[in-house]
Amino acid sequence: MLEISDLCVAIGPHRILSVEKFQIDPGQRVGLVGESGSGKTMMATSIAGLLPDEASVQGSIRLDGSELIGRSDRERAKVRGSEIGMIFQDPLKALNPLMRIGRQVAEAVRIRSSLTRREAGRRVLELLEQVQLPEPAQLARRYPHQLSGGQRQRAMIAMAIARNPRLLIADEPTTALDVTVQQGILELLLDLSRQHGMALLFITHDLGVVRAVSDRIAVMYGGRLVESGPVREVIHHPRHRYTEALIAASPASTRLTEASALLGVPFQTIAGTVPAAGEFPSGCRFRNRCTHAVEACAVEPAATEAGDDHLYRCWNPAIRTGAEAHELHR
Ligand SMILES: Nc1ncnc2c1ncn2[C@@H]1O[C@H](COP(=O)(O)OP(=O)(O)OP(=O)(O)O)[C@@H](O)[C@H]1O
Repeated sequence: MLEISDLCVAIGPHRILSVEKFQIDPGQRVGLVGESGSGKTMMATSIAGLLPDEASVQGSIRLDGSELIGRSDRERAKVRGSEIGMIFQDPLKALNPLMRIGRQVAEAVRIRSSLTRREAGRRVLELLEQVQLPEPAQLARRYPHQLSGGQRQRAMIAMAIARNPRLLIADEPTTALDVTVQQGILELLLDLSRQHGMALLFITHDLGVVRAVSDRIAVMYGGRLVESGPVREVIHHPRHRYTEALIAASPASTRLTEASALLGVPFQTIAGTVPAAGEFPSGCRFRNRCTHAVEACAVEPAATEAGDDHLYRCWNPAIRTGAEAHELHR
């Protein structure tokens, strides 16, 4: 669906992005990772046609075979509304603080559409419901500052999917949110992608997030796309030293996500009293599947004290990779 070849973006004399080959198939979810300044946002804005005016671009970005490079701003905006949606890290910056949420979503709905005001109003409520915002009719009348961070991001997602794009680019959409809210947004994006066959380009620093939402990983380093491939393949056989370092540095929660993907069971978040180290938590749904892990059960986050009342996650600290988890559970 999206095919990039020999893309080169420069600002003044500085080449800031160089991508030999990259593609996204219909409905595919790709996680784009890389350290700060590695060019992830430049890659996203190149695809969305939102590069700064001073940028010079060479190469090719094709959407369904049709070339996007060289098209006018107006034509790119058209593609952006209907074929490619985009959400950003900070929804407060992207939303108009003086306009009610419903009106902002309605604007996204009505761009180049023949819907009447009433039809657009119905579609707004439908979208707010689709992104699982509570009491859509009331929420539509609120201003952005009257919503929580997670609700604002959901409103942004509603705007981005208003015209059923085939590709949604999410540039660190959960970085500014706390962990429990992050989880909800990730689940929503996954659901929307699955339900509508919408491809997802998900930009993040967090390998755990990539593993949770993506089929493929693409790794950026120093403005270059250094490797890409199916999640498992890249994690188990990284070819670039930066990818290796990224995997080694990923926290236990990331390994947990990988292990659960391999085992075909989600890691479990349990509400209750955190057990002492070595104790198997009561109420674990996977108890019978984790006999080997019982001895070494630990909890996350590590800061949580045994005996505390918390949300916690089970994990065996002896397991360092998904392959080890698989071996242990066989
Ligand atoms: N408008 C601009 N003018 C000049 N250079 C820019 C501009 N925007 C970005 N850059 C440079 O391009 C490079 C890539 O930036 P980019 O924002 O794509 O990185 P990133 O991987 O998204 O980083 P982060 O994770 O911190 O958001 C950086 O070296 C940055 O300084």
